Amino acid sequence: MSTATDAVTLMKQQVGKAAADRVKSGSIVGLGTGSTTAYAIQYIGERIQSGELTDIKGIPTSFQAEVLAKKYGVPLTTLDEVDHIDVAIDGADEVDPNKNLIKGGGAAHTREKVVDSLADQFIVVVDSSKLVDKLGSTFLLPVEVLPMAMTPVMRAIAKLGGKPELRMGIKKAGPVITDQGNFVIDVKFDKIDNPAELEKTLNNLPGVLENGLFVNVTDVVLIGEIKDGQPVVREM
Ligand SMILES: O=C[C@H](O)[C@H](O)[C@H](O)COP(=O)(O)O
Repeated sequence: MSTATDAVTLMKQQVGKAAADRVKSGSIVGLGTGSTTAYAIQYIGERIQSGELTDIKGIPTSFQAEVLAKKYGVPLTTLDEVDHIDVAIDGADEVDPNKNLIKGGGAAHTREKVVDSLADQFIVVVDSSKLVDKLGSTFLLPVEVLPMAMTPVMRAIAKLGGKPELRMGIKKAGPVITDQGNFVIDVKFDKIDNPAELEKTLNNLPGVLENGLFVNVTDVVLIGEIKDGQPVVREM
């Protein structure tokens, strides 16, 4: 293994594959967003193409997931067509010891929360760098907001003790636009003591669509690590 980047890629691949291996034929599968889940979607597709996995229906959590599912041959459906989701696989930006999460590094947390919360089993796939003692330690909390409500929402967040900043595009002038056509405000909180309460408080601000706190939603966390130079996966 030559660089730290290679190690992270290996961990993501391993953990994505481990999650894909848990999908059973006949399942309706929530397809998450991000660089780690991308490997899970790829491996689900490979299992379908090899004939090992049959009768799979995927529900994408973003435009990115939809594109990847099509690329790797995972059939898609919508929430209008199904009455349940068997399993959802998704990444996270932070995971605390209670399996609560911060998500939304890719601005997809609003649709992710809909799909992941509906799943009978929600499997989170991360590399070990995502584990924290307390949410908010390393990552800003994403909040999706209607563009016309940006300023009052930022003021209200500041009153709650957060430091809000509008997420700007990379290789795109101006703010990031979500799949729903909204903005994302990233908020620095000095450690989040009560994620359940903060999740509700933020979502109660008029103009907020959804924030990236996922509380009591996760069933299983699969963690990719490097042990003795080799990628391994452990379960939390
Ligand atoms: O909006 C994006 C999602 O919540 C991702 O699942 C999260 O940011 C983790 O992405 P990655 O696996 O690329 O670190």
